[in-house]
Amino acid sequence: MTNVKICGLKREEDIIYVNKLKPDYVGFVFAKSSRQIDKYRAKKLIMGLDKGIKKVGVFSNHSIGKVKEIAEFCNLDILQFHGDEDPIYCNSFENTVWKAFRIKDGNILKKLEEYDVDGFLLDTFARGTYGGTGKSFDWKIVSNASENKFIILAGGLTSENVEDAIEIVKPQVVDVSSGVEVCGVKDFEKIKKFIKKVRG
Ligand SMILES: O=C(O)c1ccccc1N[C@@H]1O[C@H](COP(=O)(O)O)[C@@H](O)[C@H]1O
Repeated sequence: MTNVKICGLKREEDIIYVNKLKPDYVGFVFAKSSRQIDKYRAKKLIMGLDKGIKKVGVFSNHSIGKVKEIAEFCNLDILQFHGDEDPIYCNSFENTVWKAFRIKDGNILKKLEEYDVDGFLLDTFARGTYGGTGKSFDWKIVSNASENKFIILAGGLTSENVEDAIEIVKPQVVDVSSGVEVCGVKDFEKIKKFIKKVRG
């Protein structure tokens, strides 16, 4: 079964939505983004979150100390590194680590072999930004990746394309942010439809 992560929660309403719809993971963005929140806001939101939903912190080129401070303060389960973090950086934490790789072409697949992390998040390459672009990539490039790796597929997923994405990549997790928003905020019906398409 493919698990679901809903990323970029910012508002109290978002917590109400996910508590009702029960994705497997939710993400809080500490990276620079329109979805960025600080550790105080994240902790407040997390206090209202259903205990069965795992909390992912999204970081991008933060110092190791800053990540550890936020992870402990917010009691994060998983650290998602979306910047240029190297293998040594990624192995500096006790938490589960997902490293994001931004796919432009097949060359990036060699890079995955340099990392010993719990999850490999495959997202779309877009110049000048680290993530949350709402753009998808050619999934065929990574169609074999989940044979020997825990794959989180991201980048432009929607309720319209997620079934095709799952069929081609067979990821362990699908991760969505832009595709379940209307006018920049999370939308209950879009999240519901997305989860329904993934879980059947
Ligand atoms: O969501 C963001 O704003 C963000 C900013 C910086 C780094 C990562 C970010 N989110 C991650 O981006 C991907 C793809 O999101 P989308 O569905 O294409 O909008 C996903 O892994 C988010 O966790």
